[in-house]
Amino acid sequence: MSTPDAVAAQHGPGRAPDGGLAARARALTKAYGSGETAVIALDAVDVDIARGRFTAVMGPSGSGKSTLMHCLAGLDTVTAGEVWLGDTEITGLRDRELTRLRRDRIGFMFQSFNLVPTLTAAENITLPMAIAGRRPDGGWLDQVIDTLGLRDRLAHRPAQLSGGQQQRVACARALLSRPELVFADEPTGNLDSRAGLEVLGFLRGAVDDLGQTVVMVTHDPGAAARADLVLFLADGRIVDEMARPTADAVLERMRVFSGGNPRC
Ligand SMILES: Nc1ncnc2c1ncn2[C@@H]1O[C@H](COP(=O)(O)OP(=O)(O)OP(=O)(O)O)[C@@H](O)[C@H]1O
Repeated sequence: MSTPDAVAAQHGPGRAPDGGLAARARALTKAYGSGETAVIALDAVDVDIARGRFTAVMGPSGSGKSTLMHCLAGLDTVTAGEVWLGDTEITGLRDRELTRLRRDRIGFMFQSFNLVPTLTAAENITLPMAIAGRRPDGGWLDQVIDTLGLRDRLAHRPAQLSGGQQQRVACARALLSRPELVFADEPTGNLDSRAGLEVLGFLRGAVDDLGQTVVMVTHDPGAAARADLVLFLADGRIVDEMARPTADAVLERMRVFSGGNPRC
């Protein structure tokens, strides 16, 4: 029988053994600046994001996690290589096509929630679909709101909500259009541990119960341990992966890649 590590060894870190991919990148390279001052943030990265799975991306500060997420999500241009969302190659799409693709096919969660302060929770949740001119499925809207425990907070503005509640609103907003992929950049970074656990539980539930695909960038081994697979980045390359992670095992692996200090 093949262990997950043995499977990983066969296909290389970041590369899934079979199909069913929500996104993939090949030889993805991103350089900031040019000439002698150029910074290679991503160095010919190959990565597969399996559909219906929860993937965490970890790595020392400056290893390229956010750049990888931004390039996979079409938020940033690439210097070389290919990025695919499902069957669509997004590298080479024009700005307007990319904007539409992000709006229609991707959900986003950020560390700082990125809610519109003048809108209510309900309006924030439905805003992306309203901009897209699409009506949310009423039953689904209700299910998302109830699952995230937001029913009695819908008329509140962000400033009237706790951090955990604001992130739950952001999570509902990301899930409402049933996107092919949800990208979460440090979604628990601004939350206390209880609220963070709650948000991670909702993301986990979105994958297990709703078949959602989630990619999460995190510094927190405990958060990464809720994922199905952890990808480890160092110096702009995927250097390892871990299936069925535990917080201790992730922390230990991070120590190896961070010269003893997993936070930096
Ligand atoms: N706009 C930019 N201009 C120049 N260099 C950049 C820019 N954005 C990122 N970089 C550089 O690219 C590299 C990767 O940055 P990135 O933000 O992806 O790392 P990260 O792993 O997400 O870091 P952190 O954990 O600190 O958020 C770093 O060396 C960073 O300084």
